[in-house]
Amino acid sequence: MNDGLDRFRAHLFHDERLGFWLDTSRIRWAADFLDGLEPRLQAAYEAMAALERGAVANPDEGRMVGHYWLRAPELAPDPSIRDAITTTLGRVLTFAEDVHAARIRPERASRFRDVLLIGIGGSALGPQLVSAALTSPADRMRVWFFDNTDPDGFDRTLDAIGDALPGTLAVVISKSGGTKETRNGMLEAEAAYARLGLDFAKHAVVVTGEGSELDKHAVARGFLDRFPMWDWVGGRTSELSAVGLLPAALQGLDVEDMLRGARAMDEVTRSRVTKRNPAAQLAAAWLSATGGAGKKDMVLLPYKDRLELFSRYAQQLVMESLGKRLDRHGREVWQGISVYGNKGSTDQHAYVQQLRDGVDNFFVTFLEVLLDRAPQRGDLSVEPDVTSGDYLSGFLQGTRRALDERGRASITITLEALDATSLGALIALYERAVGIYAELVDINAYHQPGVEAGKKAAQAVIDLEQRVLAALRAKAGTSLSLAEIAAAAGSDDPETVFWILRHLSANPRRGVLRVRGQGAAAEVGSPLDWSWMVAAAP
Ligand SMILES: O=P(O)(O)OC[C@H]1O[C@](O)(CO)[C@@H](O)[C@@H]1O
Repeated sequence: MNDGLDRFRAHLFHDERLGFWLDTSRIRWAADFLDGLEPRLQAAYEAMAALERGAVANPDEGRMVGHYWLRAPELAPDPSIRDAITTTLGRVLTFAEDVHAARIRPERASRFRDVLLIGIGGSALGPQLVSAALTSPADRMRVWFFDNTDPDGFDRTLDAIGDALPGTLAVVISKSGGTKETRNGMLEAEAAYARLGLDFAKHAVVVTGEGSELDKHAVARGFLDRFPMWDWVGGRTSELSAVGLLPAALQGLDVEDMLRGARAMDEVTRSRVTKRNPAAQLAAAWLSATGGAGKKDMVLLPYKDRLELFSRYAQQLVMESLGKRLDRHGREVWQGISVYGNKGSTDQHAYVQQLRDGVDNFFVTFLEVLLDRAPQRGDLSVEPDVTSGDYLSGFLQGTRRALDERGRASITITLEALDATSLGALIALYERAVGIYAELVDINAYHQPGVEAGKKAAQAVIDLEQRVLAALRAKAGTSLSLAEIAAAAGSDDPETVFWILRHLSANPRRGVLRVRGQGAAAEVGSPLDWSWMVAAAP
């Protein structure tokens, strides 16, 4: 028992000003692990300092990595960057005030009451996390999301917005300005406004890189406003740029508090004294738990409904940053840490069974918020002198203990309260822990070469579909084999042609073409042997 207490004491970090605790006592550190790691940690601190001074920390893309400057512009290496950060923050705040005060108004409705954010990945996950975590009855606007290219998803969101669309401000966010899912979302939104006889441009702003395709579109169409995204901010670390600040300010959240929280966490996590640096301790705990080679998954369990999206947010931050084939010397390392999770205690009734009794391929991070609910809501007793919040805390502690008894590692992060300041601090903590971890395993955390392969392959499918459609149109009214269609489309990839045909047959091009595969697999051996009827669609 005392052993446990000593361990707890030795590995419990607390910062009073941040209202923040980090407990790594249940990570099952080897006795000399941290001492042995210290030289590498010192090198990581130096690398992080160089990065903050403006080193090109993302050499593959020739970019600086400046998300820390967003909350401390005075650290930016260049006056023009400092100025861009402060000017943009001012513009974001003024724009939100003008929208709230109906000085900026929609075409027909009396004022904007809703926001439709169109973005994906780093251009949506942070805003989604923040919006859900900090929403309250005091919100100035409701925020909706298009974060995919799922037509049914668009329809579902538009149905939910319903009659409020004329008073909805579309915020289109894409750093590159060329992401297809986001482009499609924007076109779908444009069409929805047009169906009501409204001009999308009078209801839209963009956050994007200057001169991007999206930026040019916004200029050409005369959007209400444009906010910048800079090449020195990565998508997954862009929550505290206009990407996250604009939607949050429109919702009515205190974005300056968010920046203050992140800034305060940065100050603490710049420490080169490992015992006083929670981001370093977190990174070291990940290294200890995963063997520095992704051998265990990171299960994120916030015991707070408002933080339910934290695992999705951290999933991109951790996996897109750390999931790398090559290290910085070009050696094959296949790095990464898998991240999943939802929320406690809900997950206790789902997969926690396996965490305790099944395969030991994970470490848990519990996230706890001490303040159960807003004090003005009272504290109902569900049993004599026992509240729902006591149960929430009890379940967290119980699961932590039950896992520990089985030798399963866990970390616990405790926030005194969940508000804009502590959420900003939490985001900053994870950003720096990822940066330090990447230094420890010697990879570039700031590029994402892997996602390009999927994007290129998707574009190749779209291009092939065009050729398939042209071939089908030329043969309307006939029945063709897969091989014939592939040959007519000039493709030596019948498998992809089959996927295209199967999708087309479920979604006929109205008034143009109907494609139907025929023949039961039992008769012809395989659906790949179907004949495809090509007919003009009704
Ligand atoms: O903001 P953008 O350029 O639309 O990119 C969205 C997301 O796509 C990615 O580039 C990956 O494909 C992410 O890194 C990024 O957050």
